[in-house]
Amino acid sequence: MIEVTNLNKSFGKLRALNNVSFKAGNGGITCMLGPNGAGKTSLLRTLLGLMPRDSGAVYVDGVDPAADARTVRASIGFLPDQVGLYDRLTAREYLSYFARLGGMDAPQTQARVAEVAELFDIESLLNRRTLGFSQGERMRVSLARATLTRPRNLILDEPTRGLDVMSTRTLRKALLSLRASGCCILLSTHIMQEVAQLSDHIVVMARGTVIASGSQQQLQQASDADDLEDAFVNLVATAEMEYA
Ligand SMILES: Nc1ncnc2c1ncn2[C@@H]1O[C@H](COP(=O)(O)OP(=O)(O)OP(=O)(O)O)[C@@H](O)[C@H]1O
Repeated sequence: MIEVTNLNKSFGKLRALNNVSFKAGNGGITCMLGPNGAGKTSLLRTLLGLMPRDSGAVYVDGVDPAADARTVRASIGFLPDQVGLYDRLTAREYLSYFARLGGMDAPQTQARVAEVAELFDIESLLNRRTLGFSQGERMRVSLARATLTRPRNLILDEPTRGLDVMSTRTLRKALLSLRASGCCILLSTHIMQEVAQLSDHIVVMARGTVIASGSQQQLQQASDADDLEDAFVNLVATAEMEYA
C-alpha cells in the first residue's frame, strides 16, 4: 500500500511536484497518466527514497522512505525509466545475482529464476549474455528482476516501452496474476489502451499536480468524454487553461 499526501518537490524554480496526494491499494493496479514533464518519474523516484522531497508525507506499507529507505526498497520491486543490465552477465547470472542479494539461497534462486523466466517468457534468453539484447528483451529481463523477490509493491515506469504485442500481453498477464496475489502495483504510462485494460484506479497528473483521479468511468463522466483518451485530453486541456 502506497500513500502520498501533499508531496512537494522543486528543482530550482521548477515545481516538479505540487501538493500531490493519492493512494495505491493492495491487490490493485493504479495507473499514473500524464503528458511529458508532468512529474511522473519524479514522483516514483521520491516514493523509493531515490530523490529527497521538499515536504509532504510518503508511506509505503506504513514506512516513510525518507526515514527508512532500506526497508521501503526491500518491499518494492522497481522498474526504472532507464533499464540497465550488466552486459557481461547472462540473463540467468544477472537474475541470480539479484535473487541472492534479495536473500535467497542457491536452490531458492534457481527455482525463482525459472519462475520469473516463465512469467515473462524469457527462458530462451537465460543463457545468453545480455550485451546485444533488443530493447524488448532488456525490458522483459528487467521486469523479471523487478518481481524476483515477490515484492508487496511494484512500481513500474512505462513498462511497455519497446515491447511488441506478444510481450505486452505477457506483461499484462503477469501483472494481473501479481494483482491477484495481493500486490500493490503502481505504473506510469502514456498508453491509453494499457490503462483501459489494466487499471483499477487512475491518477492523472499535469504540471506536477494531480488534476483528476478515479476509475476510467469516473474520469470519462467528469470530463464528458466517450473514451479514456478523450477524457485525458479534456482534463489536461482544462488544467492547462487554468494554469495559463
Ligand atoms: N533532476 C532534475 N533536475 C532538474 N529538473 C528535473 C529533474 N528531474 C526532472 N526534472 C523536471 O521536472 C519535471 C517533471 O519531470 P519528470 O521526469 O518527473 O516528468 P514525467 O512525467 O516523468 O515526464 P515524461 O513523460 O516525459 O517521462 C520536468 O519539467 C523535468 O524537466
